[in-house]
Amino acid sequence: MLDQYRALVSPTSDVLQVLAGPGTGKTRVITARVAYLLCVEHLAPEDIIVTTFTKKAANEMKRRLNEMLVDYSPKIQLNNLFIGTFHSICVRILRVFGSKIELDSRFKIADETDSKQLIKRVLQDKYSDAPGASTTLVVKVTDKDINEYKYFISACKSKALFPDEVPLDLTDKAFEDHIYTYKKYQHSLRTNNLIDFDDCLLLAYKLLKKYPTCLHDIKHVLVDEFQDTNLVQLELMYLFGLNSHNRVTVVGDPDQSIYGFRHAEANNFYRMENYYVERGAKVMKVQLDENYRSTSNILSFAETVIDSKQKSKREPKKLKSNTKKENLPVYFDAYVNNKEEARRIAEDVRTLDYKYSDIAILIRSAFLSRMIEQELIHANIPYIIVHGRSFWELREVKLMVDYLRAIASNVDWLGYSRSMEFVITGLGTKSLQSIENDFESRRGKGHAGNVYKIIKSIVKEDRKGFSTKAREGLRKYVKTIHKARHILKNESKEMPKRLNKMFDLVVEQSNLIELVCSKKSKAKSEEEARNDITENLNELKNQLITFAPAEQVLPEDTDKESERLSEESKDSSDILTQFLDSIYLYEQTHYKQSKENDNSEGKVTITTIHGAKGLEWPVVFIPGLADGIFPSKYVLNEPNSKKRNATMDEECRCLYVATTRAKERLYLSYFVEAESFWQDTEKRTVSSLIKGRPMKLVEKRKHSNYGRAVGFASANKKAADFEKFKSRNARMVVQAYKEFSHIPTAVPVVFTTAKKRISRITGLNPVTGAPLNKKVKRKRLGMGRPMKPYPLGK
Ligand SMILES: Nc1ncnc2c1ncn2[C@@H]1O[C@H](COP(=O)(O)OP(=O)(O)OP(=O)(O)O)[C@@H](O)[C@H]1O
Repeated sequence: MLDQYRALVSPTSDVLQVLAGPGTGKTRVITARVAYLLCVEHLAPEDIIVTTFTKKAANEMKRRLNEMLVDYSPKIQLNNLFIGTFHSICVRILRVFGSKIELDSRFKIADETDSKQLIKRVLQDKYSDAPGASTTLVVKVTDKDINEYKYFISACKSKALFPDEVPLDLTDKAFEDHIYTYKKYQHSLRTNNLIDFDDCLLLAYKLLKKYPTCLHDIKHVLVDEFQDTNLVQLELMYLFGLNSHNRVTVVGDPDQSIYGFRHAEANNFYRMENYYVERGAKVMKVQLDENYRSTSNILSFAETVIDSKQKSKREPKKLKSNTKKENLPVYFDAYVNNKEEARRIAEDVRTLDYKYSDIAILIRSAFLSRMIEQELIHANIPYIIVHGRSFWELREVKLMVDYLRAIASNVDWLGYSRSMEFVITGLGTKSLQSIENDFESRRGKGHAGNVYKIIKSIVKEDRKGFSTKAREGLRKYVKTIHKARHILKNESKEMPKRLNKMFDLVVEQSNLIELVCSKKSKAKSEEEARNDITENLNELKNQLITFAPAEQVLPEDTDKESERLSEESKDSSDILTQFLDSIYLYEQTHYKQSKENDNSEGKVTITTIHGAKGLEWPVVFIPGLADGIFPSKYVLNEPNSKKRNATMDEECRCLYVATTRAKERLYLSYFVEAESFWQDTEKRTVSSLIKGRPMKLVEKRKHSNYGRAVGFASANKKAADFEKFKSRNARMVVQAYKEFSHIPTAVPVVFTTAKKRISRITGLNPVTGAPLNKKVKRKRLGMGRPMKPYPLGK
């Protein structure tokens, strides 16, 4: 507590680094520090920049500040606080000052699909222009190529490097080729008036480096989750703080750095210290070592994992637990398969004396949720599942978003082309190409290409080269856009009503549900598919209608030209544009709820570990702790040992983050075989992240009513135990088979599994009793390809 207080009141003229472990109150300190700056140092809210890792964290901080300052007089306008993710803050800066670096303030943010489409185009042009390339054959660009170039470009941008600034190794031709692609990609973004996710930071960096006075009023900069900043974010932090004479506060924990795949650099703590010391600033460091969240058993387990498994150098931390809760052991279970694991978790959730909302299941990868969801539904337990971006990847959602982009802009060629291609029958590649050529040529003459006008003129002039069907489709398409815009402008109605009406109109006029339905997988019935699509579109509509636009204002700009531009850009900051920006800017998380009605018990949370950052629950389950899952097989199979070590360290930190979310009870588990994962018959071993020393700190649970759980005393004994389990299990299965064999079709799944198991153990055909032939035996023993379940009742 004393250390927290020291951090809170440390002189604001110094640079302050709060470097502390999980649950030590970093978020609490940074929030209180903002309140301190407002109430004691009397800074105005608009003089402070606060960066958080997610939009949710920004909202939570605002909520806590509101609570803290509720009785403070005179009332502080917290809406004016300049708070958000680095990306959202940079976009706001670019919208106002972007023209200084020749950026059209009406730019749109390119999403993943846009970026990939543009890179693909650049690569196609490059391959077909290459000497000796065929003039007739269309060059195939693979997803692997696109991803490789995309990764390279993103890596350069995260280091604040424009194409001309990437250090060129002349001996490496392949590298030159990457830089060339980067340059062309930037050009094509610009010609489409797009900036990609990384550009939000890179362009703001370019702007502020050249015109640092844009933020002349900023008097203090605070950065939360500093361990997950990359180099360009570090540079931005320096630039944000330039006019305030480096009044900067950062909080973070290097052990919780889990965004290396997005080029985050935990070393930024040291870089920042050197930077400020070189400039004569005083760097004040405060360590917090009292943990207010977890019991000491949980903390020792987490510390042992990271200390014994992480290869890179680290200062050992000794966190003291400050909770009065019973110090229960950390539990560990091993199961024969993921179904048993999920079933046991559901059983525990049901019987534990906690509200459902006190419980979280943290998974390393989203695919692990399927079995767990199934078992929770089976046990009638309400849950909420936090999906990352997967909702936004759904075909109907992407298409509707493309349509909304066309409504919001006249120049967004990618939004127009994708939505037209899908909804207009008879509009072939040639017709689309002709519209694009028109768009390109008009832009070439110095005007902004206007897709909307082009389509209107095609319809009006009955332009040749378009079939009657295509022209009719185009007519309907522009009419829908026109009507949708008209509805949005109707000021006599409230905005949510306008958005609702506009959304319904587009869905109806475009026939979107039927079109997507006709292209859905045949695995679902037509009715099921239609219901799913309707539900997803309703969810999107709900997100749009309830969207709250950012309220914070930019620090006042005295530059006359910028004032004028700011006025002009008001047009582009309408609600639809802001909503579309927000989809790409924030980790827009979509929450899927189970169908049950909510009650006072709340809902169990299922989330990925990355989605659990900064959160806490009394009870935490971490399933799937097996090699190949956590750590993933990509990490284990990485051939480059340096890269492998770095990614293994990141997996280790991931587990550290996951375990330290638990306040009172922590349950770890793994399974040997995966049921229902593709054709996966691999036998898994316990995760190397917990093998050895950390295992000594866990307690095996007794499974009196769970015959099928594998109770391993220690990781070393697991192989022998598994064999024992198999024969015990086989006996049970044989018994079950004998008892129920007269009703085979009633429970086909059980019997298919039973038959497989019996023949695996005995080497005999369970129906005829004859020895299995060599080929079948190999399959049963898991040596060949996985067997198909064979027909029952024979
Ligand atoms: N001084 C304090 N007294 C009582 N409880 C505290 C104190 N400081 C923090 N807490 C509580 O401890 C928990 C963790 O605090 P907080 O989320 O601020 O930690 P953190 O360091 O940001 O954690 P992490 O890095 O793991 O996200 C919260 O429930 C918070 O309310």
